[in-house]
Amino acid sequence: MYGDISAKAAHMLSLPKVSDFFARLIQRVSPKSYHQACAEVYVTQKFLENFCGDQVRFLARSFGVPGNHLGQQSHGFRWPYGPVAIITPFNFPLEIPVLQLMGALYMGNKPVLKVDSKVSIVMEQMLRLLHTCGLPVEDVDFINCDGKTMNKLLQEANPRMTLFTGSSRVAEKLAGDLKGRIKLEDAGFDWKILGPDVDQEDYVAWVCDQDAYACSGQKCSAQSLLFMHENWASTSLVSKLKGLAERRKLEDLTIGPVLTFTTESMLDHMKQLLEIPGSKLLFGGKPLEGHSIPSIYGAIKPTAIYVPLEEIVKDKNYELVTKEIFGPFQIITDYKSSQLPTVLDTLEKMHAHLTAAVVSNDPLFLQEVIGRSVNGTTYAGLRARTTGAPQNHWFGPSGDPRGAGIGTPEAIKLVWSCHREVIYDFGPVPNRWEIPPST
Ligand SMILES: NC(=O)c1ccc[n+]([C@@H]2O[C@H](COP(=O)([O-])OP(=O)(O)OC[C@H]3O[C@@H](n4cnc5c(N)ncnc54)[C@H](O)[C@@H]3O)[C@@H](O)[C@H]2O)c1
Repeated sequence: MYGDISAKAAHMLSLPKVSDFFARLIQRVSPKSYHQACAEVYVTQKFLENFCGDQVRFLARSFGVPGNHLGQQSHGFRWPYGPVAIITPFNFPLEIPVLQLMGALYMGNKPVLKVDSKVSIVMEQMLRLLHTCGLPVEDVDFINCDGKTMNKLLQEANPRMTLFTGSSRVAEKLAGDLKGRIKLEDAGFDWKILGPDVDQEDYVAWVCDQDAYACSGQKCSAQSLLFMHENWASTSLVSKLKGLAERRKLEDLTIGPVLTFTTESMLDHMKQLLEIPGSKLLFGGKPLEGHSIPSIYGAIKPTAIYVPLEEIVKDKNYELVTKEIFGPFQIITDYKSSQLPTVLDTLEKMHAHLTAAVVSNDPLFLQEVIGRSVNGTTYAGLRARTTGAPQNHWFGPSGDPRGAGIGTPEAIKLVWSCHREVIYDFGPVPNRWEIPPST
């Protein structure tokens, strides 16, 4: 049934008037350009296509292992949890809830879904589309409420598993309240390392601009810390990046409002960073002008701040430098080949290991960095990026047993089902079997 529902929903989302409707609806509540909103609809549509026909059935493929005697065999099953909850943030109002909701349903669970209330109209409309495509209305509960109410609902209803996507602060609170029955997709302070082999400067600068500033930096995968090898530091990469960042404009939402930080709090953060010896403003650092964005939101120009590596590693600066600013804000630093171990230690100390990019085509360099880091979604190679994971890449943090994933069959199986082994043992009991001595 879910294969059929997915096929119909994928077809509907592929109709230009439907995809345009959802892209515009996303734009109304989550500030991003039309192109970025369309990409969200496109990924959702492709995901649904991936689980048409018998693909849902195959997700629950079991296996059998022969036993010790005739009639005995063990069967490993992917088993649903039953009652489950899904909590999703504001920044991907369609993609995150649809992918997680369908994953929960594909594996046989009964989910209650709560999307950030600022943006939940998108999912409300999508649920109506899914109902039209055959989703039984009683299969999903959809609740619109604030975080506190949801917290109470979870504690009282006691779902067997909750998937939380959002900030680390709320993630940690829920992990305690729900006694660990939770999987997390939490904050990302995502890094990119440019290796010693300089090539394709324009391309690399463009990817850096997209990674740091598309959706005004409000992607959990956004580039927050860029390490440039000294070979890159001596190119015009930063000035190219500056040029690209300055092309962004409010009119088409290639830069726009920040929903969870005010302008003042981002500029304050910048001031604190600029007090670190040797740090400097590379570009941005000013409020956006000529707009009517309410002051409870943030509006700043794409911003980059240089902080020397020697200062980043100091205990007194580390927390400040690696604080996630969910906006168009990044730290840039540089390193010499001899400082690579320091760079790697800096990464190791981070608490969230979500996405990363190692921009190099030098296999030994890649090996060194990948072998000593743990990020769940790591792009490696000259074209490496931190953002833009499509439905066919696992996306999720690593290095934490609570870490969830989204999108791929592996992610769905891991998050939305548990392993169950049934050992069939039909007999026959051997002829002339006698009760043995007690053991
Ligand atoms: N890892 C990922 O895949 C991923 C994806 C997107 C966003 N994020 C992260 O999400 C954050 C931004 O999103 P946000 O500001 O909406 O996050 P948030 O943690 O404030 O809110 C996320 C969701 O949790 C709800 N919520 C808040 N308090 C709650 C509580 N006590 N109990 C139950 N639910 C509660 C909110 O209403 C919302 O629906 C960033 O830190 C970003 O990195 C992570």
